Amino acid sequence: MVSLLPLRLEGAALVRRGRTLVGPIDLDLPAGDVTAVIGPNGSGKTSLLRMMHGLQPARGRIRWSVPEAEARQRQAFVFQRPIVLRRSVAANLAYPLRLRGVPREEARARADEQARRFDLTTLLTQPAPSLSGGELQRLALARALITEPELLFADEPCAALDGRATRAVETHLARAASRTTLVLATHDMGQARRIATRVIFLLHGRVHETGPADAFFSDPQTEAARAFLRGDIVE
Ligand SMILES: Nc1ncnc2c1ncn2[C@@H]1O[C@H](COP(=O)(O)OP(=O)(O)OP(=O)(O)O)[C@@H](O)[C@H]1O
Repeated sequence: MVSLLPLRLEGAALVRRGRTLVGPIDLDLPAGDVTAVIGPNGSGKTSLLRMMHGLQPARGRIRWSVPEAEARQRQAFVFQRPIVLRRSVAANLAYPLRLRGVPREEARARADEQARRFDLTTLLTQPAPSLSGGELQRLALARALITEPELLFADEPCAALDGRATRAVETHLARAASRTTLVLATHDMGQARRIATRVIFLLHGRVHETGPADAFFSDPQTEAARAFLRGDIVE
């Protein structure tokens, strides 16, 4: 099967009423990385992820290595606030498989297996809306990964979680990264340092600096990146 990646953005931009809010952005996203998209509030992290995933119409070009409709089927998105069906955890896990025509029994068996991987087994029969924030995000991640997407976008998946729940989600993200290219928007620099292999630093809707995570964190090349990592306000 031809890989979905690299994804290529050429002049991708979010424009509203004649104003460019984000972009233009040119970048290549190769397979295999955990890319942390970082930057101050309003710098365009969420918009960039949404443009890449096709949730946000964009100017410019967003090119996949396979036809766009196929590309959509082979990627997934996890939101800061998980959106779940008002049904059981098991039904939520099985849902993406059922949508793809997987027979009920097989979908149920795969949902059970995925629940084991994500420590959700004891919750399988519970209504998903009754879960805690950390459990919900684990469910959202498990559901997003059950179709084995080649690319996963995660937009601030731990922003509303405490330290313990954050670490649990991070562990699952890091595990998933061995099979799935990951693009993670985060304001948590500890998290970016722990799991990213590559960084995209956004400022005012543009890519200000990008490169391997080790190099970025140990020796950022721009004054704005240095200030941002110090925790200073970057304008
Ligand atoms: N659909 C939209 N309509 C109008 N403005 C928008 C829209 N989406 C994003 N913006 C604007 O684009 C800019 C980038 O927003 P975005 O949410 O992508 O930034 P962010 O880096 O994710 O911010 P935060 O860290 O606060 O979540 C902001 O100025 C925001 O107000």
